[in-house]
Amino acid sequence: MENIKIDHLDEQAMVNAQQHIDQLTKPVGSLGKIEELAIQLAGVTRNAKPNLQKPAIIVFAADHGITAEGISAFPQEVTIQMVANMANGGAAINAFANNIGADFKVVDVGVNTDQPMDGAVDRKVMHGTKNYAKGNAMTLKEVEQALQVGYEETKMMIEAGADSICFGEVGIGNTTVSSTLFAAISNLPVTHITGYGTGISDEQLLRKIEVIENTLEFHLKEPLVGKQILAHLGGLEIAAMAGGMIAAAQHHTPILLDGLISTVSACVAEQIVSGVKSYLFATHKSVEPGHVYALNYLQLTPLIDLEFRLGEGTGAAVAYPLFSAACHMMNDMATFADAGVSGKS
Ligand SMILES: Cc1cc2ncn([C@H]3O[C@H](COP(=O)(O)O)[C@@H](O)[C@H]3O)c2cc1C
Ligand SMILES: O=C(O)c1cccnc1
Repeated sequence: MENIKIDHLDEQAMVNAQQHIDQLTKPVGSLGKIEELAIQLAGVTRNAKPNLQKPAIIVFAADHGITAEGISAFPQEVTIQMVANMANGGAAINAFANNIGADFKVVDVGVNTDQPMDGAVDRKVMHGTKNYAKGNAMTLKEVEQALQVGYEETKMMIEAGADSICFGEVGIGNTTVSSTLFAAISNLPVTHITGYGTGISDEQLLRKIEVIENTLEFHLKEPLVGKQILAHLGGLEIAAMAGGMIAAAQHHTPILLDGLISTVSACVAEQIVSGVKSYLFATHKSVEPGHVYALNYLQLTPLIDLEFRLGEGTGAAVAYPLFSAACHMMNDMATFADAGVSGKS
């Protein structure tokens, strides 16, 4: 995975896109961030008139041993139950996938069950990570397997025609894991980047912060990067999302980030293979306080703030119509010359 080379964005396509936008029948710059979006899409897709047609959503599911520390409002079995719900089309992400006509799949990369889960793709690496309050979450080999699952499953969607990918996840406890990983990456104070997740009490939040601070002290004897950071602090679905983002960047496919967890996965992906960063799109701003810090770390600004705090890829999926609007602007609008509209006097 580390040997993968990511191309730079296509600068010429971006220059051409900018020139085209400036000839369209509107005052220069008047479509603000949609114009910026179109230009980045041109660079990513290597097409001066980007024309996204087939969105896909991939959700990676896994469990976390750290739930034994009482850091979530919900029990671990909710992960399994939500995977089943997604496979049956009943989760929020299914509703939003329907809203945009996206291909959807949920991939079990490490859910803690032996039960077969009809409708989910079975790529289980292990039955959830180990509790990283007590040792490493997983081995380097398990990290590599999870990265590979993400890489392969994403590549398959691209080969089947997906031309943009929303990355989502489900895994009880994964806001704790993401805040821990991001604290290790950024050195920011844990109190700034830790939040209520699924809705814990103020008292539980203090406990969550304490767990994160203690685990960092335990693991950060020396600075950790890339795959090592995942082995220590975990997240099979986080590793899989990172692998998936590497595949998307390699295949010039826009990566629609969701909330805290997918954005932290992107931070890890960039550590493993540099250059992924240029292919990332920040869609929404999550209520989780760590999210905006993680976006800042990647120098990204979210398009919308709908006060979501769910994950699953929901923020990315609801923001997708802005991406198709940018493409329609590029392909449907007339230029001043075409339409016979007078330019600025
Ligand atoms: C019913 C339900 C559906 C979800 N869908 C996503 N999450 C989100 O919440 C969990 C992370 O929050 P925490 O770290 O506080 O456990 C993950 O499963 C995430 O995907 C859900 C959570 C619940 C309860
Ligand atoms: O920001 C997120 O993605 C998020 C927030 C709360 C719970 N699950 C996910």
